[in-house]
Amino acid sequence: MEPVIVVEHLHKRYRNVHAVNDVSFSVNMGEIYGILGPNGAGKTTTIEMLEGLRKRDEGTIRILGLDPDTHPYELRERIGIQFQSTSVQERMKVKEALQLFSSFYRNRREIDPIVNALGLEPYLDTPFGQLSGGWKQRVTLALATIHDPAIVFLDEPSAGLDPHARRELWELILQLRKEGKTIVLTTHYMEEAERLCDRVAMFHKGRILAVDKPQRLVATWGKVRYLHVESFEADEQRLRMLPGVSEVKRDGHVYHVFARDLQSAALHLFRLADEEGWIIRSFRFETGSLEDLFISLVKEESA
Ligand SMILES: Nc1ncnc2c1ncn2[C@@H]1O[C@H](COP(=O)(O)OP(=O)(O)OP(=O)(O)O)[C@@H](O)[C@H]1O
Repeated sequence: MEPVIVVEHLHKRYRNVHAVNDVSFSVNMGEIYGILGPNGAGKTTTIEMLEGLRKRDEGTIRILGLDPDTHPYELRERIGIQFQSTSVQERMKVKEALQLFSSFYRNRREIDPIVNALGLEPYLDTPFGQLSGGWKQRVTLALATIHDPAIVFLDEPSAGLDPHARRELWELILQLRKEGKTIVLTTHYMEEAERLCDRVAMFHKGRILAVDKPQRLVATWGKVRYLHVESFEADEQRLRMLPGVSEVKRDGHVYHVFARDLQSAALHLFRLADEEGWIIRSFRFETGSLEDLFISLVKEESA
């Protein structure tokens, strides 16, 4: 696959903070690439260097083959940046904001298709400041994509949104990918990364700990592995005594059975349930979430 973003040995220091420390990665055309990490990990600094908004100290960046520091004007036409909602004037009507932003670009498009795609029609005459958080995010997404850019950068796109608005925003981001755009987003919501991203780079203290597809990261690095078992009849002590079981956690009639060899533990568990007449109401193999993995990677790095 063709990379549209290539970053090599990127560094950025602020006084005594090494905010971005030897970061290298590439993003392929048409993918949703997540930059994931806790507060202060260096996500915003990295994305803003890619956007050409901050100067790097060292390293190379190529966006569609161009260096954002030396070709800012060419790149401005081809990338879209979702700015924080505070960057739009409160009293400006949605239609006015769309018209204004559209006038910044050579590739001026009609605003109607984007209004339809994002369902903004009922709010065109509403002042930006009167919109809810979810609608403000829709408008800033429209402003970022009004010139039909090839690459869209989203910094914490769903911060502060309620779960419903967040899910709606995810659908819109997936729609952008369907249209063939490449999307780079920062997030500290693991669920967002799992649902949206084709690949994620896990940032911690200015470095990348791992890069891969979310599911593959969990499968390769995940340490949290247990059987999820739901049964009214099951007995915690008997579960603990099954061969190979290292730990059992109980929450009501739900048990998490930890074992190195989950398949063998499952076999013993079903035999025991059959002998004892326990009814298993639900059962699944749990290999942990991206969040579990992230916590364990951070612990490992600190150690
Ligand atoms: N302009 C600046 N001057 C000094 N230090 C800065 C500046 N911007 C960021 N930093 C520091 O650099 C480090 C990385 O910050 P950055 O904002 O890139 O992280 P982040 O992962 O985006 O975190 P958040 O999710 O909190 O925005 C932090 O320690 C931060 O305090």
